[in-house]
Amino acid sequence: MSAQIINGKEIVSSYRADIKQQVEQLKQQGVQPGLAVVIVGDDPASHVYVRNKAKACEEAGMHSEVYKLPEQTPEADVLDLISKLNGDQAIHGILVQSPLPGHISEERVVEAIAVEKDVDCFHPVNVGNLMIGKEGPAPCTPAGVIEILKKVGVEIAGKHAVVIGRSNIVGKPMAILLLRENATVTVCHSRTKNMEEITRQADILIAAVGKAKMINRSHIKPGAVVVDVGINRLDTGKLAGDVDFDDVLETASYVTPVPGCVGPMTITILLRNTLEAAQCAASATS
Ligand SMILES: NC(=O)C1=CN([C@@H]2O[C@H](COP(=O)(O)OP(=O)(O)OC[C@H]3O[C@@H](n4cnc5c(N)ncnc54)[C@H](OP(=O)(O)O)[C@@H]3O)[C@@H](O)[C@H]2O)C=CC1
Ligand SMILES: Nc1nc(=O)c2c([nH]1)NC[C@@H]1CN(c3ccc(C(=O)N[C@@H](CCC(=O)O)C(=O)O)cc3)C=[N+]21
Repeated sequence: MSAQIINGKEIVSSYRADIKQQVEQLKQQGVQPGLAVVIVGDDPASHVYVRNKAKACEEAGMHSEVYKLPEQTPEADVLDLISKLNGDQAIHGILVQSPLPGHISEERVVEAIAVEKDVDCFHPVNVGNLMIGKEGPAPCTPAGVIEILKKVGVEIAGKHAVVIGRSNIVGKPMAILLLRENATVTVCHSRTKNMEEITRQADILIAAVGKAKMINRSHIKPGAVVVDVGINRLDTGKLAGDVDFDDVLETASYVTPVPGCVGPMTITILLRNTLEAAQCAASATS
């Protein structure tokens, strides 16, 4: 058996075409969705992601603003900028790229973002709503993974899904969304013992660890669906996921490539969240 490689480009382009059409409709009502991305410091990888986000916005017909602040920017200045963006009617979504420099509190920054403009779903109110199943923005990467599974036709309900990683940005919200889809969910992390024994029970395995090619055929059962969230830059300059792609090809039933699947889908959900925030703002004023 050879795994089917999930065609992220195809999935992403059909979603983005749909988003673009909805943006066009909203513009006809006089509202152009707008996203502000704030980046502090000069981490080269973060700059690539921010550029990709701004480009995707423009391609979808949205307005985008990027605020590049120097590494030494005081926290108070970042908070002032957020406060200004909170009050700016042209902006419906605000994303502050993480990580932030050590002298700035991620918590204070995230809590300063207006709940209705939090397109990352990082604000505690939105995280709480997610937890209890109330409506709200979707966490971009985990929601992108669910969309990919659905698009490919992978059944989630009743399946054993194993998530490796428990960060607030990927692992934890991923587990919640899988639970919402009625999977039986196990979360592994750096203190998990005998991890292979657990991952080998997975019908659906989601790797979000941040360790290049750590997951190989010994971690998966034949026929498992393997989703690779990891984005790791190798010394050669190339990107690699957390999954040893070539090694699992013969064992998995489906596998997502890195680059070209979860990353671009993350940005697609960000666009969708920004569009929905703009639709909400438009219906509140009409
Ligand atoms: N495609 C996309 O859009 C995105 C991709 N990413 C990528 O996903 C990966 C994970 O990101 P993120 O969640 O932010 O990373 P974090 O570093 O915040 O979290 C990593 C998680 O992996 C766990 N872990 C570390 N080592 C092991 C191990 N040996 N065995 C089992 N678990 C382990 C950690 O456990 P513990 O909690 O015990 O420390 C932690 O929960 C990265 O490669 C990142 O670049 C991230 C965001 C978006
Ligand atoms: N507030 C905040 N929200 C985030 O959503 C957020 C963040 N901070 N900090 C960093 C992580 C990482 N992340 C990625 C998004 C897209 C790609 C992406 O498009 N990747 C391309 C390749 C890009 C490249 O060439 O480097 C791909 O996988 O095909 C990658 C990573 C969002 N994050």
